[in-house]
Amino acid sequence: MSVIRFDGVGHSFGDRTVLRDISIELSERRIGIIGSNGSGKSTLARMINGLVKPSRGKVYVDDLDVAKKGADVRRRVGFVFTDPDNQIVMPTVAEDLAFSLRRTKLDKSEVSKRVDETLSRFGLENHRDHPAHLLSGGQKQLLAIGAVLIRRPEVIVADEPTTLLDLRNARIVTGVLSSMEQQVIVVTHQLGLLDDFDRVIVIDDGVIAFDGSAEDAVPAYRKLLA
Ligand SMILES: Nc1ncnc2c1ncn2[C@@H]1O[C@H](COP(=O)(O)OP(=O)(O)OP(=O)(O)O)[C@@H](O)[C@H]1O
Repeated sequence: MSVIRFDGVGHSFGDRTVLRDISIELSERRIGIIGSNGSGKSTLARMINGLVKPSRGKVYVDDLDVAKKGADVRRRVGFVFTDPDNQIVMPTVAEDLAFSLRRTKLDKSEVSKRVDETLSRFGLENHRDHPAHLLSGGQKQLLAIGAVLIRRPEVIVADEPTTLLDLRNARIVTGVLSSMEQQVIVVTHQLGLLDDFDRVIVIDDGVIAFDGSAEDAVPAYRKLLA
C-alpha cells in the first residue's frame, strides 16, 4: 500500500480556514472520511493528488511531495468525482476509456486489451459504442471509475461516489469499490459503505475529531452531531 502523509496541513479559502493543522499517515487498504457538510473532507481528499494545494504544511505520497511532483503523484493516485459527467469527455464509452490512456506510452493493442477488460469488469461490454452521456447514472459512475482504474493507479480517492445514485446503483458502485485490490480512500455520507473499512476518519470543522475503526467511528460521528 502507498503511504500518504499529511504533515501540519492547513488550508484557507480567502479568509475562511477550512482545515487546521492536520498530521496523519494513511497506509491502510480501505479508509473512509466522514463528517458534516462543509467540514473540509473534499478539500482534504483533493490534496492527495494536488487538486487543492495546502496553504500550510505538506502532503506526501510515498515520500513524493505532492506540491512538487504532481504528475508523478497523479500517476499513482486516481481521483473519482461525485458527478461522473465531470469526468466523461469522449462521445462513446470505449473512446472515453481509451482517452484515459492517452498520456501513457502503451501501444494500441494494449490499450484495446485494457478497454475490453474494463468494459467487461463493469458490465459495459454491450455499451462499447454507446454514447457515454446516455448511460444511466450508475453506469456513468462505473464508467468514470473504470476510466480511473484503466490507468492502474495504486490508490483511488473517491469523493462521494454514490451520492447521485439510487440505492441499486449505489450498491453496485460500493461493491466495485470494496472489491478493488487497490488502496481506496472514500469520502462519503453513506455510513453503510464503511462496514468493512480498516480505518475511518471523522472531520469536524477542519480538524480530525476521530480516527479509528469503522465500528467506533460511526457512534463517534453520531455523538458529535448530537
Ligand atoms: N474552491 C473553493 N473556494 C472557496 N471556498 C471553498 C472552495 N471549496 C470549498 N470551499 C469551502 O470550504 C469548506 C469546506 O468544503 P469541503 O468541500 O472540503 O467540505 P466537505 O466536508 O467535503 O463538505 P460536503 O460534505 O458538503 O461535500 C466549505 O465551507 C466550502 O464552502
